[in-house]
Amino acid sequence: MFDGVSLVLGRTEVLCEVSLRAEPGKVHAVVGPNGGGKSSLIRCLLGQAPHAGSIAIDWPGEQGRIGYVPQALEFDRGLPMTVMDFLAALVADRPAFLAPRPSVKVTILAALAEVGMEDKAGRRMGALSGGERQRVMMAQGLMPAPDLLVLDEPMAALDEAGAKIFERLIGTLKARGTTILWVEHDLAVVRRLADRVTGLSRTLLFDGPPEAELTPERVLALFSHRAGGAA
Ligand SMILES: Nc1ncnc2c1ncn2[C@@H]1O[C@H](COP(=O)(O)OP(=O)(O)OP(=O)(O)O)[C@@H](O)[C@H]1O
Repeated sequence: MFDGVSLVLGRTEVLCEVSLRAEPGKVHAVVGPNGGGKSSLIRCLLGQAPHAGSIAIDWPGEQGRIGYVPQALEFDRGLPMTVMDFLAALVADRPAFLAPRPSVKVTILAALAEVGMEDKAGRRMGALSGGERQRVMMAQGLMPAPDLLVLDEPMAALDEAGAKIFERLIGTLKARGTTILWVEHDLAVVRRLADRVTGLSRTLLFDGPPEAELTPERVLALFSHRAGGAA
């Protein structure tokens, strides 16, 4: 998927010749120190960064759908928009001042149910906790059902219940054949859920099955790297 991808922003070489392949239907985690270029790699995939090298997606049939869940999003606490309004604005095919079609509402409620938020559809976005907001962002990534789901630290603000829901959701999506590219800091969760893991710190550090790649020495190196600051 990524072949020799490099990215320079200002004077910083953020990515240098990064190549990796996310296999269809698998969970592929990307780990590494803060500032290692994980989010930047995703921005390249989404066409939001001026990278060199190539990024290609081989869809098995017609072009598939990409879902994207960004790193925690900040909101104006006074935003007079409910969770339903917010999600409807993202998926609706008519102006926001009209109420969402019943079918759109059903889709939104189903996505909210997948993240354990079905009872919060009428809550104002500004009144949600950080973890609840994160769950709403996860729900938007599921609408419409994605073939490739790109997750940028989706668990950062989640409590234990939220983390359990997330883990279950990953299992459900995998069973549906969704390919998942997932930036994550929690290596224990990566070990549990990922089929493959790539270590990234400007360049590729390692790439393979978590049980083989996330050795105690590697984990220690990753953490001390992080403690030492950006790559
Ligand atoms: N617009 C920009 N201009 C210059 N440098 C940038 C820009 N955006 C990001 N960077 C730099 O690129 C590097 C990689 O950032 P990126 O956000 O991709 O890292 P990350 O691995 O996702 O980090 P984290 O784990 O902290 O989320 C950092 O050193 C950052 O300062």
